[in-house]
Amino acid sequence: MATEKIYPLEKVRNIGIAAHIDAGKTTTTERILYYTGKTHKVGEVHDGAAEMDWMIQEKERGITITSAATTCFWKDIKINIIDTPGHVDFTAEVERSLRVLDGAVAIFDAGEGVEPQSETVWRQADKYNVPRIAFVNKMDKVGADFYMCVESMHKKLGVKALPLQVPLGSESSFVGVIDVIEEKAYDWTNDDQEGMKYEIKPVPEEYKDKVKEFRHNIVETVCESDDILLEKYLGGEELTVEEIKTGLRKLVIQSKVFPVLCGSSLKNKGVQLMLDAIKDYLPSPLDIAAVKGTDPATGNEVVCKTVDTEPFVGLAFKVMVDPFVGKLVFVRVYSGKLEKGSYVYNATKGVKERVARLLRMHANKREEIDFVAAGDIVAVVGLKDTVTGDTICAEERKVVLESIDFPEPVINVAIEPKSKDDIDKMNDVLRKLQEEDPTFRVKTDEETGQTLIYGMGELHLEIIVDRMLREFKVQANVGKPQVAYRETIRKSSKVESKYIRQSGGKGQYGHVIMEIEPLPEGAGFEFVDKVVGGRIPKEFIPAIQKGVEEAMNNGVIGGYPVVDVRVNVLDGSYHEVDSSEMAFKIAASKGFKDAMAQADPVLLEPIMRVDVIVPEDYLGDVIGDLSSRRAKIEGMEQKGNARVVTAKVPLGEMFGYATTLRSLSQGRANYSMVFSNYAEVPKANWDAILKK
Ligand SMILES: Nc1nc2c(ncn2[C@@H]2O[C@H](COP(=O)(O)OP(=O)(O)OP(=O)(O)O)[C@@H](O)[C@H]2O)c(=O)[nH]1
Repeated sequence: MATEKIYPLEKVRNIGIAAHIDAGKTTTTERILYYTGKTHKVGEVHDGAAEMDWMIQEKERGITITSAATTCFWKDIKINIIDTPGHVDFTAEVERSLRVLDGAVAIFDAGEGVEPQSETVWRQADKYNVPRIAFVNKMDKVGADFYMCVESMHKKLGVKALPLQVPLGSESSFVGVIDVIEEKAYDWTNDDQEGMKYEIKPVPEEYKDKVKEFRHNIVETVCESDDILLEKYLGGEELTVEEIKTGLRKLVIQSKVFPVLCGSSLKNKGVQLMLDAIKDYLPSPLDIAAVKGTDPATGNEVVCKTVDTEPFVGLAFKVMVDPFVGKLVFVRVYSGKLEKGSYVYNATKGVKERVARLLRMHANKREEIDFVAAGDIVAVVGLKDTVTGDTICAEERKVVLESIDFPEPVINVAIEPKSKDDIDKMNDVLRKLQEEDPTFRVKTDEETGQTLIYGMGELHLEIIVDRMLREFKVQANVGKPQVAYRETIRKSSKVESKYIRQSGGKGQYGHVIMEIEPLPEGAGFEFVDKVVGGRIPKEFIPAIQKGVEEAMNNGVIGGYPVVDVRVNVLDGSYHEVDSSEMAFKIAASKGFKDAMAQADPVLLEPIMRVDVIVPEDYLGDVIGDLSSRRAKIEGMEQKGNARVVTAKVPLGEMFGYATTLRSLSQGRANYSMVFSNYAEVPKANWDAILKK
C-alpha cells in the first residue's frame, strides 16, 4: 500500500486549467505532467498520445471532454490539476470544476488574445471567485503578440492584468522569457532536451527599459495595498524580491490582480516558470475562507474549516462510470479526513454510504491510498447513491454545502437500440451516464413511447451515443436533434373541474376549483393549497398536485413541458364513499389543461448567444444569413482585419450552421455558441415549429 508523504496544507494547490478551445490546454497540461516527473515522454495532441485525453473519443477528436483530476509534484508543492474542457457543450464540466478549485491558470492564444469563449470561461471563474494567473501560450506562432493579449485582458475582461514577464523575441524568434521581478532572462536557444535545458542570463540591453517599466508597475501595485511596503518604497528603499512576491500573492488571492506570463507549450518554453507562479501566487486550501453549508435538520449555518481535526466534510464534484472499476466519485475534502473502509453520510440524500477504496488519479492510472486529508481531492469507490453536487460528511457533522449550478439541457434526440434485446441494457447505460453528467437527461415521450435524451448541444449528445457503443457495446439508432421547447402562460385563469362516475357499486368523485398564475422566468412550479375547512380532505391534496404535474408534462400548445406557473387550489368538494385519489388526480389534470388553455398560453424556445468571427469580405453574407435565422445582432467589433459579430439566435434556427458558415466564408469564419435564455416564440413561427 502506498503511503504518501503528507503535505502541509500551505503546500497544496488545487488548480484548474481553463481556456478557449484550441488555446493549448491539453498540450500545456501534458508539459506540466512531463516537467513534474509524472510522465516520461512528451505526448503530442495531434498524434493522440496525450496522457490526459484518455477517452478514445477524445483522442480521435483531439478535444478534452471530461475533467480528469490528476496529482503532480513541483519543487515542494503538491498540485492537483483538474483538466477542464473548452467546448461550450461542456460548460457543466467547467462549472463543476471551478466550484471545487482554489485557483486556475487561464490560457490564452498569443495570436488571438481574449476570444469570445475565453471570456465566457473567465466570467464563470469570476462567479466562483477563483484567483487566476494568465498564461499567454503559442508565443512561437505567426501573429503572436504578448502586449496585444495583455491589452485585450484589460479591455475585454476589465481586469488588472499585470505582466510578470517580457517575452524574449516573438513568433519564430521566440526563445524564452524575462522574469521581471527577478530581472533574469530564461533562454531556451540551445535546448535539445524537450525544454529541460535553458540558460539563466542577465537581462539583454535592448529589453532593459521594458523590464524597468514593468517592474515599476508591479512594485507600485504591491505598494498601493500595503502601507509598510509603501513607506519603505517612499523612503527610497528597494523592495526585496521576497517582499514583492508576498505582496503580490495577497493581491492575486483576493482576485485584485491577475499576473500574466507567457511561453510556448508546444515548443517547450516557459512552462516551468508557470509552475513556479502556481506555487508563488495561487492560493493553498488554507487561503480560502472556510466554506459554509446548512444543517439539513435545523437549517442553521455550519462553517466547515479546512483542518484535519474537524469532522469530515466533502463535496462530490464529478462522477465517472468506469466499465471495469464501476462508479468513481471525485470528492473535494473541505474538513477533516476521509479514510478507506469508513462510513460517510450523504447529507443531500440522507443516506449512509461506505467508502470502499480511495484512489489518487493520474489520468487513466490510479494509485490506492489509505486516507485523504482536508484540502485534498480524491476519487472514491463504493459510494452507491452519491451523484455530482452531493455533500458527504461524518455522521456527527451533518451539513449540506451549496450545490453546483447546472444549465438546463436545450436539445433532444429520440434514441432506440438497434436490437430489441438491448432495450434493458440501453436504459441501464443511459441511467449510468445520467449519474455522471447532470446536464444529460433521459425522458420518455408519453405520446409516442419513445426514449428521448436531452443535452446541451449536438456534440454533447453525439458523444453520449458514441460512448454507449464503444464503452458499453450498445448500438443505437438516433433521430434528428430537436429543440427542447417549453410552454408557459401569460395571464391568470380560474376553473372548476369535476370527475364524477356513477356506475353500480362504488363510484368516482373528485371536484376541484383552482387558479393558475404566471411566474417569472426560471421560477419553475409552485403548488399552493388554499382549501379551508376541510372541503377537500388533506389526504387528497397530494393526488391533486400529482394530477397537475402530470398535465404539466404536456402543455396544450405542442405537448411541451410547462414551466413557470403557480397553481392555487382554492376549493372543491368530496363524497364520503366515492371520492378517491384517482378521481381527484383526474379532475386536477383536466382542470389544469382547461385553465392553461384560457391563460394565454405561449411557446418558449432556447435562445443562444452566438459569436461569429468573420473576415471583413464575408461580413455582409454572414449578417444576411443570420438575419434569415431570426437573429438579433447585438454587437460588431473590429478584431485585426476581421469582425466579431455577437447575436442572439433561436437554437431551432441554428442546426447545420457550421456547414453554412463554412460555405459562406470559404471556411474562413468561425463561431461559438452558448445557451443564453428562454424566450417567447413569435406566434407567426408557431406553425413551422408545431409541424415538425
Ligand atoms: N504554435 C503553437 N501551437 C500550439 C501550442 N500549444 C498548443 N498548440 C497547438 O494548438 C492545438 C490545440 O492544442 P490543445 O492542447 O489540444 O488545445 P486545448 O485547448 O486542449 O483544446 P481542447 O482540448 O480541444 O479544448 C494543437 O494543434 C497544438 O499542437 C504552442 O505553444 N504553439
